[in-house]
Amino acid sequence: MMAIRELKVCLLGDTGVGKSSIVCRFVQDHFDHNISPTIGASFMTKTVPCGNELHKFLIWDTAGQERFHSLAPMYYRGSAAAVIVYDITKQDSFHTLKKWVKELKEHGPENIVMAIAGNKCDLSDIREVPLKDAKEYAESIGAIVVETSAKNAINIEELFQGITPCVFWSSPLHSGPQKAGSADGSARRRKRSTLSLKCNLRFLHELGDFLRFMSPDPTLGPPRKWKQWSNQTWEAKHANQPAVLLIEAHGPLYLKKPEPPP
Ligand SMILES: Nc1nc2c(ncn2[C@@H]2O[C@H](COP(=O)(O)OP(=O)(O)OP(=O)(O)O)[C@@H](O)[C@H]2O)c(=O)[nH]1
Repeated sequence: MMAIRELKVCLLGDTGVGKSSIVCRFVQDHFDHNISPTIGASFMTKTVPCGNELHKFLIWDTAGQERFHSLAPMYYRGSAAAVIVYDITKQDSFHTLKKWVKELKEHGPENIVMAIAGNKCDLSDIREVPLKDAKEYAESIGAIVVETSAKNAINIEELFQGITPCVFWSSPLHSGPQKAGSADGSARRRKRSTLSLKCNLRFLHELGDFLRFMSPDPTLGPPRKWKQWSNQTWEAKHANQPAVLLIEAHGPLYLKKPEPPP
């Protein structure tokens, strides 16, 4: 039986930017031109195989209309990741996105992972937001950014896959050699549940930035050196810390927490 990990993610953004359409494309591979505005919020799940595990996304799609704004904290508070969406053809929606980022930073979970989606990239001939602006902004807040089209199914899978390397999974993987009840096993299991991450090779180059989120020590910067051990395994060492990352393609990624000073 494959082990399942769960990830709670919420979608935020102005009304009409395409949040529900993105979720609908991801979960049902469907696009509806006449989709209705969300009332309150809606919930969907999708489970995707990844290596020898299953990743279950628990997705809260919030309503973008101003009258529902006060409900949003109920959804982002329990989330490990937030996908904040703007419409590349509407500059206003990019301003709204920045307000969401500010709100998340002030009131959201401390380590929430943020991903920015510039939706409706099928309409790039009438774009108002240059990709460069979005990239610069994303970099300034340490978020992933990708342009998507729910309509033409562009970068939707990639958007969700992009979140997974930098999230601490809310449900640890309970498989493998450790036996429940054994002192050694439970200690190791605890370690895994707080420190193990998934790695998707496509985003490997961005991992340096993600380390700032993941690291138990905020002074840790991106790793100084990457060393490739095999086609599938990399090691990253920090300049001044004993933190070591081991990354396996489509396999688990572990961040060894530096030992506390004696
Ligand atoms: N051209 C194009 N239209 C899209 C795309 N995604 C969504 N739309 C359209 O944009 C409109 C709004 O989409 P929704 O998914 O309801 O937007 P939303 O952000 O969930 O809106 P609220 O529920 O009010 O917050 C609909 O008419 C969609 O068909 C896209 O990628 N390309």
